Amino acid sequence: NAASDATGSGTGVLGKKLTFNTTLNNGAYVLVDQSRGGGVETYSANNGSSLPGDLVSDADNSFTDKGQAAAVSAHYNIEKVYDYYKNNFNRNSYDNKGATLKSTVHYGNDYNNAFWNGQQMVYGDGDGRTFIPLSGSLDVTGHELTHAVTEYTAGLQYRSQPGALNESMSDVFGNFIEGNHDYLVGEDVYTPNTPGDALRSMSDPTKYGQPDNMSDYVHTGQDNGGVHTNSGIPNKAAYLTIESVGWDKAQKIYYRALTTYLSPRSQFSDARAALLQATSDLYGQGAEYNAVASAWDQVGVK
Ligand SMILES: CC(C)[C@H](Cc1cn(Cc2ccc(C(=O)O)cc2)nn1)C(=O)N[C@@H](CCCCN)C(=O)O
Ligand SMILES: [Zn+2]
Repeated sequence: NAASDATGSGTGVLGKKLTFNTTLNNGAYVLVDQSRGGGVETYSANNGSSLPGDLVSDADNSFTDKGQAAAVSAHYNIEKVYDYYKNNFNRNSYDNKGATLKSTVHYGNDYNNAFWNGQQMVYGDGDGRTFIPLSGSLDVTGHELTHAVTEYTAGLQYRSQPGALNESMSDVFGNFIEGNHDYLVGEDVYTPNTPGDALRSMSDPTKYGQPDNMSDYVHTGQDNGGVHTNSGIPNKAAYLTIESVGWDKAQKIYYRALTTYLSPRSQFSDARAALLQATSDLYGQGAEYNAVASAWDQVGVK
């Protein structure tokens, strides 16, 4: 906790007044939270594509300009994502060694996406029709940071079945972090003129064109072997598991499987085994164990 820690406030993407940690630096307040691990730092690419861009700053520590909303949401949401992993699993950032959490907003022009580039999180502003600034969604920021956690733990390769598991872990923990049990991905920032829709649904993947059973696995060369499509299968299994064993036990089972049993080339069947092993470790081979087995049976993965 550096001495220069300050408490800033501002307006987020969804119009909420948020407070967060800032740092006084050369007479201006910057979006640097030195209280969490190696820090949470939020930058702007100023609609360019060079990263990380410039630290977002404000003279009076009140980040209320419209142009600051994406940064305010990113900074605030990543503080919450850091706290989720620290408070629930005592994990200190994605590497468990206090790596600095860097986010860049205002990436590109009307950029309808968000991603983890191996070093940092990057958020587009959206075009205002398909997306509003994507850092406004806690499940999206949780999704992106979980890619980093996966990289430093299971290391699931980003293609075919391991890649779909990688994607699913990001959707699953994005939902745990958001905590509203809607099993949706990106709903807060997707199509502002169409309430209630989302990019993906874990409870009904088929609603947005994803398979929810191994019998419908999509073999394609697109998107690294359909990682954002075939993630519907493990996502559905996660939904069924959470509904059976409950939110708290499911979180512990998934975290233990991700950090202890999954590995770079794990296939869906290996994920079933990893989750069963994690369940057995934590809760024995009773109701929870049978629920996990049943979930994967229902999506056609033995
Ligand atoms: C997290 C989530 C909100 C985000 C959503 C997303 C956005 N897009 C592009 C996109 C653009 C337009 C539409 C449309 O309906 O018109 C839909 C999707 N595809 N996926 C997403 O899933 N991003 C990928 C980005 C991957 C980049 C390649 N590594 C990821 O983090 O896995
Ligand atoms: Zn992803």
